[in-house]
Amino acid sequence: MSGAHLDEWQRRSFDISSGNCTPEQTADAYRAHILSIQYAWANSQLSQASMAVLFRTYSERYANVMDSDDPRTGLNNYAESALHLARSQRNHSDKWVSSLTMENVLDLPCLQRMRQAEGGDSQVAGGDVNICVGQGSRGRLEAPCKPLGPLQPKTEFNFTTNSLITKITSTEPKVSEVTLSSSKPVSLHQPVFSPPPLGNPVHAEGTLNYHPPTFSTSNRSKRKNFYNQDGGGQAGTDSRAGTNFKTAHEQFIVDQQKKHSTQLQRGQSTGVSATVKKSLGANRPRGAFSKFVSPIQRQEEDDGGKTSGSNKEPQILDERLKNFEPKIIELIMSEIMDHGPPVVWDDIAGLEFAKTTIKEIVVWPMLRPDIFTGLRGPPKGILLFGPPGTGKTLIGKCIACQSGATFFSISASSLTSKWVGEGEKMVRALFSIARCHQPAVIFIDEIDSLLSQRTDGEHDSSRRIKTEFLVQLDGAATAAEDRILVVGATNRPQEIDEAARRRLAKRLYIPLPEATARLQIVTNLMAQEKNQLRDQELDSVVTATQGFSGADMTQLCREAALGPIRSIQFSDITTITAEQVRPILYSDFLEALNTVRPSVSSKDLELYDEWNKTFGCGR
Ligand SMILES: Nc1ncnc2c1ncn2[C@@H]1O[C@H](COP(=O)(O)OP(=O)(O)OP(=O)(O)O)[C@@H](O)[C@H]1O
Ligand SMILES: [Mg+2]
Repeated sequence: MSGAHLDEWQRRSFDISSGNCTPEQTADAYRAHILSIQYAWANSQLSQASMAVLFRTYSERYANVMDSDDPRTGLNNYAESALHLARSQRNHSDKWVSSLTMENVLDLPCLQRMRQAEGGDSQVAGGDVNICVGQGSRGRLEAPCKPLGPLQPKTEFNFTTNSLITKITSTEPKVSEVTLSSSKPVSLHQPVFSPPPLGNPVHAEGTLNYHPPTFSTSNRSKRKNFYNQDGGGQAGTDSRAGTNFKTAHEQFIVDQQKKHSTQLQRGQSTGVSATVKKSLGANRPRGAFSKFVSPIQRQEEDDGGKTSGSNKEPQILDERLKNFEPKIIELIMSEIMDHGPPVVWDDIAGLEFAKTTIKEIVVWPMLRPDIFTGLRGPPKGILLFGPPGTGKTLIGKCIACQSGATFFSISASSLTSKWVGEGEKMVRALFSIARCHQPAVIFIDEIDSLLSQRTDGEHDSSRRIKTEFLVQLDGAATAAEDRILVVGATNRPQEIDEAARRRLAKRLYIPLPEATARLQIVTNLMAQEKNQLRDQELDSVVTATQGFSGADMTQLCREAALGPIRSIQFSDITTITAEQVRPILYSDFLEALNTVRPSVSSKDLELYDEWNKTFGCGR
């Protein structure tokens, strides 16, 4: 060893042997000796053998100091302190002793402030509180109570390991919740909610309930409170008697039972069927347990509605419709029944014979069914045939408005379906509904497409529809008491099946408008517009429109009406007022006549005339 090291070594050895050193100083000196020996050996100042002897010697001496229990010579009290700390650590086998005492709690500044705010007392006297401090593990600890007297106001303490929840009920049912933590600042939440009875085994006024630290009882209490608010009367029946806690499943069952009983009560008081409303599914209850509600009203509901006398339309409830699918009935009711703009007889120019005949057949029998009986009974089918645009559909609309009958306006496309068998059902349903709506008019426009002559090559489904239609027409014709009129319109009368032709007994030719009719059409239309047409000019227009149909006349007037607009400069079109537009002149008609041509050829007219002479009922 070097000289300096040797000196130091000797000094320490002297200190140790002097007997004046404390055990801590002795231990430190021996530790320094050991380090010096290791250092000298590392620097080759000591041999291996010498180092080993010296290291063992001083290590033993150091150990003697460290391990000795004698406080004058040893340091084993360090271990005692360490063991003491270790013993203070809780584990599952230890009994837990809370370091929280009642005094600690009551001395907390926040509690004092709260007490002051509630009652004006700055201190809670020890004798003012009943404290039950439990001594148990894993569960509510109820315990030898230390009577401290009644609290003003009532106080309930719920303690957990990490938090202390204090609920103070004042004379108003208000609860303050204080959460206290040993490591965190105290927080005060106030107010929370009125405390319902928690159902704890011991729940006296001013009772300190100690909850073990391993589960959160505050959440559980709140959950109980939630169910208590609902009245929760089921608690007494289960194993948790005394508490109102329910699992989510139990609560669901209770809710379902309540809902069911409410519906039953409603049904008993008002009649379930009476409250059934037609719904397209938008209002049906949702959810996994709600029954599917078809958007189409079911037949049972229809029947139920009928017996209960609801204000639904009676035709739906008719016994005769019970064999039809509701969707077909709904389709016919909603899509086929016509509600067009009103048309009066005067809107139809000319056609006096046709109008008079239709009034005889349709309107009067509808008004006086008692007179039109027996032989005077009206025909059950009318066929309006003639060139296109002569007013056949217009007559149908007029019948709808003027007859007072229920008007069904259908087209062939309404009765055909891609589903096999649906078309016949539609036809049957149509006539059944019409029977329920008497007096009724079924207007079939373009009837030739529905009742064209049957051929060998045609599709089975269209053939079945025709057959069904003929059967229904026959039934309508033979049932004297039924007031159903079928009105067909076509511009291809020669294509109609002969059986259908026979059933449409009154076949009325609707010809091209004569001069007077054309004049009436122009006059009617020009009356609605600003014009300066003199009578001679009108006559000239009528003469120039020989062979025009009613539709052609309407088109001519439209073109003439655009004349004043076309005369306006393009730059003025955005600024000009309606009053500044000039009136319609004769020149506009002359201009229009250059572009509008008759749509019916004379050859076609010959065919109509011929067919009329053969099958028509006109004069
Ligand atoms: N006699 C008429 N009186 C007044 N306007 C008529 C007359 N005939 C036709 N019109 C006019 O022509 C338009 C077409 O008439 P409508 O649809 O009734 O003809 P249609 O005979 O049914 O033709 P289609 O055979 O092509 O179906 C009507 O909206 C109306 O403006
Ligand atoms: Mg038509």
